[in-house]
Amino acid sequence: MQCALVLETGKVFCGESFGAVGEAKGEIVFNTGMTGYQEVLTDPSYADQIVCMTYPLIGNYGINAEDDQSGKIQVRGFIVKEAAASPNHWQMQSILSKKLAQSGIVGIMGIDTRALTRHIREHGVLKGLITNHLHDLEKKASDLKDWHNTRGIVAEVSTDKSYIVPSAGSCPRKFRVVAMDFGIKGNILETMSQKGFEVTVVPYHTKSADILAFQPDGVFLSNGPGDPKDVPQAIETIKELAGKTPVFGICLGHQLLALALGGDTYKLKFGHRGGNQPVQDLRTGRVTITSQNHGYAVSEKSLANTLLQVTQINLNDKTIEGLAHSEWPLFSVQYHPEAGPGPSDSLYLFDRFARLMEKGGSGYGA
Ligand SMILES: NC(=O)CC[C@H](N)C(=O)O
Repeated sequence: MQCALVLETGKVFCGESFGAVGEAKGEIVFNTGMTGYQEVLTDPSYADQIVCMTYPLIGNYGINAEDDQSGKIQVRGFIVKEAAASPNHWQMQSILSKKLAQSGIVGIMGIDTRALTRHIREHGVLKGLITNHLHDLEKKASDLKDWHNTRGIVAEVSTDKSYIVPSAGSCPRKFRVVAMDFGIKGNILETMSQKGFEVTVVPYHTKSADILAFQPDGVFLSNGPGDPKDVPQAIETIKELAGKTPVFGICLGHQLLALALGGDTYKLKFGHRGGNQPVQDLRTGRVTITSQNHGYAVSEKSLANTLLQVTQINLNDKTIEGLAHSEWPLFSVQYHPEAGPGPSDSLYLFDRFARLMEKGGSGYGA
């Protein structure tokens, strides 16, 4: 069935429906990963966004039982150039179009995803609509300009109740971590469990006193969707926790930590999403290739009057990728060291968190 992607700039891309048939509205973002579409679809950081994959063939190894990052598909819509017609893999349990259809997620295929990406790079992130109703497209485009997504998205993806992820198998339980869930990815929990952490996952609105009552060895701040400034309650909580317990933040958690400690965040023109972002550690000079998925970043200028130090930067655009406190045991990264999808060069950061929980000291020295 014919389908269109309408952008707020008035640009229209015509293609074909795949997945569910219907309408989907959201912020259009692009991901440059060649694989990892199942992880992207189920990563809560993408909740409410429409994701365009720039790699031209998507779906070629189907859907399996291993790669989900949460209990459901989180994206609002999905855009591909070509959805593989005959996927095949030994672990395959379903195929992409079927999975999208069953989950009610609208997709469009057959459009020039590279032209779309260039358009986004030129204009910045855009609001868009996928639709089968091919009339009044101009009006649909102008309506998009006035549309604002006002949902409290972190509240929707965070857990309602606390739960425990035990430390894995043969690992002796070494550290007790409380993870504030802003939309935590499965691979983060899996990685922490493998490292021997027992993780208590708590809702995003849990009070600092209740978190400290668990007597954790450390607190983890998770990734999550949307603008970090939309979760003021969590910023206050983190302010209260800072200095009292070791803290490690990833992505949204990193942004919230910066806001809590006096820094500021801003929206990037079109974000970083993919598995090949080069990050340099300023202390060692070492470069790692990282998995990323974010539309906001911490402003370097805003850190001048804080005790936060920049530890890592992105070599493409020099934006901040890592922060640490010069006195307290806390640090954070903007990228996803747990990978899933993407390279696992940065798994060592979970060991750094373990060292901080063991020895204390400043996040900067860890
Ligand atoms: N992966 C994440 O945690 C994303 C953080 C935030 N929502 C951003 O887009 O910048």
